[in-house]
Amino acid sequence: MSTSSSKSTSSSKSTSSSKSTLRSNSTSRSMSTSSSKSTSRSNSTSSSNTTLRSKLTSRSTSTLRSKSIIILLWFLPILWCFGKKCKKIHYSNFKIRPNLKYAELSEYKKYPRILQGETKILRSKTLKSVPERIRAMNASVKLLLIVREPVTRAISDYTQLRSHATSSTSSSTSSSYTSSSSASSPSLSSTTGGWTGSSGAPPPRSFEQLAIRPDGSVNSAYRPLALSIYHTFMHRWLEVFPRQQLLVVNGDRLIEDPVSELERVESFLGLEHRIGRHNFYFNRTKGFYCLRNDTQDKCLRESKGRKHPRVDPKVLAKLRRFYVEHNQKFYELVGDDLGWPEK
Ligand SMILES: Nc1ncnc2c1ncn2[C@@H]1O[C@H](COP(=O)(O)OS(=O)(=O)O)[C@@H](OP(=O)(O)O)[C@H]1O
Repeated sequence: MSTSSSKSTSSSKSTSSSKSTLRSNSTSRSMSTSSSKSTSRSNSTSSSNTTLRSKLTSRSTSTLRSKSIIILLWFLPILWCFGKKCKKIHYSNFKIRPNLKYAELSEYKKYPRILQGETKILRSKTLKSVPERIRAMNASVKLLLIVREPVTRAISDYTQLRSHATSSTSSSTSSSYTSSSSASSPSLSSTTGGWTGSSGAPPPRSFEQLAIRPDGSVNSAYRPLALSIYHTFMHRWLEVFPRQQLLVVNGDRLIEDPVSELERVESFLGLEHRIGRHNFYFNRTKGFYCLRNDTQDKCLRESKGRKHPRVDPKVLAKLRRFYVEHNQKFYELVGDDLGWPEK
């Protein structure tokens, strides 16, 4: 969950010199993308959903975390602030990033005040009562919820957990960007599709083993699966904030067509439409869109867009059936049918 309080004053202050970036308020325009994209990225999902990628996680029933907020955290501020004196305070992961005016936060109670006319983008980690705290800070705050097809989110979560468990590589943590030429997946063996854990360690359990119990039932207690039951978290936010203060960002479309989703975000935040297709190019090596400006190209770092393990199609189908009812509840809560697959 990302929060932002924005007023048109903030956008008018930073008017883009390029009028060509101004866009209509398209909400779901689809941009044709290279067919090589899905094949180069993931083989874990059905062909129609190979790029469903947004995650939404939580560490307690009262909190909610959007795993893909990093995309907005990076794309939006960077595109908005390229070469400009853009007032931007960027909070993420409790780390100090002086070059981007990050601030260190030890607790969410230290969330900065968001004043009228200011735009700040916050990354919501998971602590209790986050919705209430944010409301206490600023009741008119605007919220961005980035969601992804739940099964793919769970596989992504699994992939990340495995990667953390098996990889001792820390180089990617030093920078949130990687050069577009070094976009590889360090966590999976390209030949076997299996994990390359530390030597001597037992092979980690597969997603299938963790997701499905020996009796064949879905292990809904498995955390990556539990965290994909979005309605259980969503209702907490909607008890605290009116629906119109929340934008559901389609994380799948954010991958396929970042510009259209970012345009929606700009509209929702009351920002002038400044982000355009010229800001992006499709990087075939990485299998994702990357940023482009006059002087350089930037992809998100290696840990963003990892190759997912192959998952048994029967397990995928079983999980998708499991989420049908939960997805329906989520659609009803947010008043939007995201059309996630049912098998
Ligand atoms: N342009 C672009 N480049 C790379 N990655 C992209 C992009 N757009 C969206 N994504 C998806 O973002 C997912 C990783 O972001 P997360 O928020 O899950 O990362 S994290 O929670 O901070 O670790 C990541 O999930 P995985 O594919 O499972 O790695 C990506 O699918």
